[in-house]
Amino acid sequence: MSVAKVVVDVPSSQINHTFDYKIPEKYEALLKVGMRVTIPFGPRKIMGFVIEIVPTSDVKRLKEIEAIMDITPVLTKELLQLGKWMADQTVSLYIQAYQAMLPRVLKAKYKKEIEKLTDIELTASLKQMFAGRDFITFEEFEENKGNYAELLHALKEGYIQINYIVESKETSKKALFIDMAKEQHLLEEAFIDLPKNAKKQQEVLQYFISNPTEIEQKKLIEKCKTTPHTIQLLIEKGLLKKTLKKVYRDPFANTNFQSTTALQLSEQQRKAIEPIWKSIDNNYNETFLLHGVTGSGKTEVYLQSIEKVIKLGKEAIVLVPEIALTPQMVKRFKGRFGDDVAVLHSGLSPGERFDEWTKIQKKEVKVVVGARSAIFAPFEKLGIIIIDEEHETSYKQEEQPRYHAREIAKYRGEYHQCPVVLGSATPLLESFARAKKGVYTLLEMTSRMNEQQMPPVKIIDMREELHAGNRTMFSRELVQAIKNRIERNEQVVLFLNRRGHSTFVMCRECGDVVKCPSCDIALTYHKSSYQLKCHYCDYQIPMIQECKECQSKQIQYFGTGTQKVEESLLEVIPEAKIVRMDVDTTRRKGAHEKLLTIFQEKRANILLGTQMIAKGLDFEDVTLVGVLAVDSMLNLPDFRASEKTFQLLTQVSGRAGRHKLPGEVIMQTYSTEHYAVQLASQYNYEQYFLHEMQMRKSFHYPPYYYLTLINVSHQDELKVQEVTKMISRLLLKHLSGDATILGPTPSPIVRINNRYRYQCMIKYKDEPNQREIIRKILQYYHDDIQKNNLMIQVDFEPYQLM
Ligand SMILES: Nc1ncnc2c1ncn2[C@@H]1O[C@H](COP(=O)(O)OP(=O)(O)OP(=O)(O)O)[C@@H](O)[C@H]1O
Ligand SMILES: [Zn+2]
Ligand SMILES: [Zn+2]
Repeated sequence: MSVAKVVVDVPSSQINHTFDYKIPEKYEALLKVGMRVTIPFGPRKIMGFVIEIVPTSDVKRLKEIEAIMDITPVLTKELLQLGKWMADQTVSLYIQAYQAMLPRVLKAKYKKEIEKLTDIELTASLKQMFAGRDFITFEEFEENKGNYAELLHALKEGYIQINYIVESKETSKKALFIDMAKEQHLLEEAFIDLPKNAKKQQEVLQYFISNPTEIEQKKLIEKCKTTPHTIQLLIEKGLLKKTLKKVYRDPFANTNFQSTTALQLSEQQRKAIEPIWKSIDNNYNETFLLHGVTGSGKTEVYLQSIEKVIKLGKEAIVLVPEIALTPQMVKRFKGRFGDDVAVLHSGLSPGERFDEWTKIQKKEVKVVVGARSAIFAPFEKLGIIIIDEEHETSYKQEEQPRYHAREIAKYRGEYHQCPVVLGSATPLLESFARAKKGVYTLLEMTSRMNEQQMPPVKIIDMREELHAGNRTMFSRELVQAIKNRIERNEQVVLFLNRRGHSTFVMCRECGDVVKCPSCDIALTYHKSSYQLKCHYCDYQIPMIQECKECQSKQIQYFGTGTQKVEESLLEVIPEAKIVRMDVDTTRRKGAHEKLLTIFQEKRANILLGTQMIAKGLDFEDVTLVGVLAVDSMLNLPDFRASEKTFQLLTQVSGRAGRHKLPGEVIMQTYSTEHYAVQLASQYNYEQYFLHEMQMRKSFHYPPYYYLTLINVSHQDELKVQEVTKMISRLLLKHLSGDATILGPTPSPIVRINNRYRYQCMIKYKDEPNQREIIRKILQYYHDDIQKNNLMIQVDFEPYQLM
């Protein structure tokens, strides 16, 4: 007898362990760890992951596994082990951890199909099963009582393969296709018979005469600059016909990836890459921090590191922030490694994602380029893991399991004994501190590839603009600079911070922002109670009427959308052609790419956008970058506000003057003297690092202290307050005396979807028992969570403090 230990798909902390199931004899040879099975659980049949196979069980009356869902494991041994570790680290359930590692469609229904790859070697019974066909469904195999051992053998030998067919709604899109209804020479005859003035119909017909194949109606309209009406007329004449067909979308189908070869490395690139090569060659796990200014050629270092890995027969994972995963970025990898590259990002439909994932699982590719979850790519011979823009907060998952891709990368790097490369022009403070301490190996690239200076930055004081009578959001200098660029046929990038969820108040006369005396965090304006509140501790004061520094009554709260900026800009510069990129204009699939193409082809001279345009873009004629309101980043209620501002300013500035033309940057702010603004304008990362570390030290923030954020929510505000208070009390009682508990306090967004939100935060240096205590607290509230809609979220080392 064999017994499978199974993690079952029940989201409850009381079920968070494995259950034993007997493996039916027919599955004995086939079932492997890492496969999913269906099992009876209480009255239901549910899904589970097989974690371990053992000879016996202590359980008296074992139930049997009902069916297997996979024929090849979906999780490798490494990933099974990693999932367990990840669940423990993030205080999540095992089932959540495993599901987070797999493409979403694997949760949905799909069909398994067996494909015959050769005729000769198959056993008689398998041959009979196929009965001359190339494909049979797995169900058919099961129904006809196929022999699993034979199947497995054929699979191992490569005589057959298993295909997973996903038919979710999202994957199948229908499109109208137009084709000829008659033979070519008949169309030619019809062409002559068309009335002389039917020019449009002639054009369409002419198209088919020279291209006698079916074409999507949309494309036909584009190609012939025609209308559906014209096509309809030809259909009515019986010359053309239309059909509705299913198409699978490939986001890069129309992109031609020109192949590239390795560039001659510059001196500084060579210096940076050699230690990485050494670590690859020696099979040695080491974490590198590649600190290279924007445009210094980090990507080429990545590419040539990967090249080495591939030569050794190994595989590579490259993580890129979601918003930087543009066709431009993909092109650089596909251009170098062609079909060896799989791309994983949320812009793909679930079906496409699954296809890319399958390529990795089947080892048909050697490189995966993707956003956060690509870190779980089921490679088994990893040779390098690269995280580009390592400071980006999107590498942290903001739902259970709240993992950070960097930590997963380190785990896998150690497992495979391969290097992990973290790259950035503005490394996260924690990372640079680790590099300074020698935990990471620091690699530096300090100059740009084009040997140009970084573009000079001018800081414009918006208080002076106001005093000079300019009440618009554009300084006179910026307007002039934009006009110059338009005249010279050069291009401009205008950056506006994504509108924060909360609003801070600022004096427009002197720029003073009201802050919490003990947290150094901007207070948030609460409209309903007319108060200013600190979202770390519970400090609060009534909304101010006048500035305490200069007594001015010009008090404003901040937050302007990009659409409003676009309108105002057109009032000031009517000749501007603006491409606006924000959440609204890029919601539709492919919109992102389309807008960038417009800008690329110089059909617009200004690219106006939010965070989305700060990264990775590389346009030859961009010579001016303008940052509209530095202050809205600087004053988010987040202890990282200054760091994030510095990073963003550096990133955006890096978009100018990347090629031959020199660039210039203009930053508008009310806080001209703030160190993040000043030092970003000088591109002085090192100095910024030292200054910020001082601040963190005095206010007890990371990396000197760690944080854990606990967020409680429920429809009943009283209940939320009571639970949060209780949790704070329990933590205080059980944690060591060195830990501080901040709160309870309302969260920055107090109510979402009619649920009230309160939080408390642990600040600590070393609390080895923390996770255990928190697990117990969650256990204590188990019934409330299961039956009463209470939510308790725990975030270790949080990045989002909203
Ligand atoms: N060895 C090289 N020889 C010639 N050109 C190079 C070399 N390395 C990089 N480049 C070119 O220099 C430019 C900047 O490089 P790249 O975009 O890789 O920099 P980066 O450090 O990744 O920048 P960012 O952080 O701003 O994205 C690119 O156009 C790239 O093709
Ligand atoms: Zn003032
Ligand atoms: Zn405070």
